[in-house]
Amino acid sequence: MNRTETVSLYDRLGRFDGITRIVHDVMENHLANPAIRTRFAAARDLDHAKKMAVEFFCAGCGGPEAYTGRDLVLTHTGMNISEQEYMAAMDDILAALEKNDIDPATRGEVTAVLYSLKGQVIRV
Ligand code: HEM
Repeated sequence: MNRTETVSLYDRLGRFDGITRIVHDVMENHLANPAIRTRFAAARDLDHAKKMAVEFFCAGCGGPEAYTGRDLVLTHTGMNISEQEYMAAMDDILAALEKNDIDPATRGEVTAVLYSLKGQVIRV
């Protein structure tokens, strides 16, 4: 039986608790990443942004949580995020997934989902 085909993405990421740990690590990586750290250091309320990112992730991969945050385009409008910054953020997310022992196939699925959202965050 192929585990990646039968267990939901939400389960493979460790449900709410696992996703919360991953998002926490992603934010730590962002704040240490010279390519994008000023973006997050300047954010109005990082704890709120993290909470919203957890909800977004959970809801987006099949969990029961509802996303109560702002629309993605609206959130990133006016930031003028570049392709390079987008790639830097993706690297941080992949590193956090590896740190949390998420298997390569699942890491690939998350990457594909995030890539599909690229147009909603870059240069909006
Ligand atoms: C597909 C990629 C991305 C997704 C899914 C995403 C998702 C989100 C979500 C859900 C929030 C919280 C919205 C809310 O507070 O209601 C957020 C906030 C934020 N994002 Fe993104 N994001 C992405 C890429 C990026 C990139 C590449 C950057 C910059 C390098 C970035 C910078 C920010 C900042 C600075 C905030 C906090 C805004 C504030 O509250 O002041 N995001 N993002």
